[in-house]
Amino acid sequence: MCHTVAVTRARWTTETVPLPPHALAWLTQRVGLGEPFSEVSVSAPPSTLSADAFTALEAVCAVSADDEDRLGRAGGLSYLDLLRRRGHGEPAVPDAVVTPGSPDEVVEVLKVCVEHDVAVVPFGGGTSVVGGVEALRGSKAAVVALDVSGLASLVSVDPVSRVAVLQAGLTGPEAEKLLEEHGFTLGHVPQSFERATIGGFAATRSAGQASSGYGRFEDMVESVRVATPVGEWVAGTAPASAAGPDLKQLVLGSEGVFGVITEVSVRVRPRPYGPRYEGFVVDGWEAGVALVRTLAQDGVLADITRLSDADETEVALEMAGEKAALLRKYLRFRRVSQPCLVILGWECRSRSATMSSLSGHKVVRLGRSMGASWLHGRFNGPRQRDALLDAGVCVETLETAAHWSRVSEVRSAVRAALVAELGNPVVMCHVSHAYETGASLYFTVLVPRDLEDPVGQWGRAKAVASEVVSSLGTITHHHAVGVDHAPWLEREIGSVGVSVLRAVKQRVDPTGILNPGKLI
Ligand SMILES: Cc1cc2nc3c(=O)[nH]c(=O)nc-3n(C[C@H](O)[C@H](O)[C@H](O)COP(=O)(O)OP(=O)(O)OC[C@H]3O[C@@H](n4cnc5c(N)ncnc54)[C@H](O)[C@@H]3O)c2cc1C
Repeated sequence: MCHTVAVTRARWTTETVPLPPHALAWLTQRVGLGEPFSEVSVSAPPSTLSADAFTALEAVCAVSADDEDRLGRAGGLSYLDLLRRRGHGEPAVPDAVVTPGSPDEVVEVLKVCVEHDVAVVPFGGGTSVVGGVEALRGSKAAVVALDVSGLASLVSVDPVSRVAVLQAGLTGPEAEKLLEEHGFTLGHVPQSFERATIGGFAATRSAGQASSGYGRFEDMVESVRVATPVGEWVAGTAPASAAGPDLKQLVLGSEGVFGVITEVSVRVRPRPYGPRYEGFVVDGWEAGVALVRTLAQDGVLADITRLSDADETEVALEMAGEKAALLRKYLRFRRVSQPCLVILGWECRSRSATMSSLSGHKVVRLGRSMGASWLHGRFNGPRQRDALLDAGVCVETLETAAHWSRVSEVRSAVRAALVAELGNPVVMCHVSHAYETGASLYFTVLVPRDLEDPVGQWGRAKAVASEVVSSLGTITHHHAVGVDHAPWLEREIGSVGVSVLRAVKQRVDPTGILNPGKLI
């Protein structure tokens, strides 16, 4: 049977983790608090799935039209999703939840859905922050969420080639636990690791925190097995190939509009022996960008390479409480006027190579305790988001990537657009992933929630920021397109690009049942 993802999915965890008093005091003074949400109960509209379709699906696998199961798959985890679950805006609720238990059952479910003209939303961990799992029905009378949690096995491991085949519904921790038994790791740890799935990583071209060492998720994929309405499709056979364009890259990032990924064959690596994480401080954003660029262009990035701007560093220090006072004093003594925190972590790459390249830059070493503290809190963001929402704060993130020559321009332009739209928000930024030619920028925004129109408040802010990033960089470095970035896709890939994607969709999903309203 279906298992519910969480009772309402309005929170990341059911345990309330309140903000410490010093953090709350800082927040009140700098951001201002809004009003906590009043308790609302969100209900599911009646299911419109026909009895015939339900019976046909039931003949294939577990299917549920229970309200709780349906509400559990009504959207992802963007700020707007969370607002909907707190009574602001209408959540799109699927008419049923199907949970196939094998790749063959997924193929059968799609056949039934074609026959009964029912829309299908592939649902992994439901951590999309761009509307990717909104249960939109398009022109169809009914929509089902296809929950892949029943596909949760390690299919095979080839220790000689270091290749493992993982089913799509495995969450990050589940996949790592299974691989650990064979001495391997995938090394893919995004901040949503605890809930997101292998299929979701592939469908969104996810990037983990250690992407500089292990690569982005698409770099790890050897092949994908996909169920489409016209049959099964396996793309990718060898470590490298010149057999025409790489079709697996069409599936990676396809966000469930071409098919349901059921299995992913991935490159794995031996588990790291003695990983090491350290903190550093540089004086000012530009110095930090120059440092990370040097590491990237010298080919000596640490596996985890992360540079916070002065605002993000300031907030991190405020959140650290009393310990921060000592650190500030030390940094003043070292004549650092605009501290920007750098976290470097080595799991599979050489530390000495990074360190020798660092020697040409002015950096203050904070040592392993700062690295340990980052490691300890690496998944805290979503929990703190619960606490911030409870305090009446609008908190959301956005991300992009740009060439090195434009990285600082993008940061300034996004900040300016958000400040112009939101008044006096806190806008924090960090480089989260670095490449030879450029880097990604990840922004976190805090502002008191507009009590009258919280949906419009963030909708407008997101639109102005998207205008900026679409003119200077990519509309998304790793969050994917979903519903939220779709209006800007053509600007990025051009009308020919959009028509190529539409043509592929027409070929593999001729009646358009798969994930309506997403990507294209
Ligand atoms: C707190 C938080 C932190 C995050 N941090 C990161 C981060 O560090 N790096 C990062 O890359 N992303 C991050 N994300 C975004 C999100 O976690 C990723 O997009 C993730 O890859 C989605 O995986 P999922 O299993 O939750 O997919 P879902 O949210 O369930 O689905 C995402 C999209 O993929 C489709 N899909 C899902 N499974 C399949 C399948 N088997 N076959 C076909 N299509 C499918 C869905 O229809 C949807 O369009 C974060 C999100 C949150 C909420």
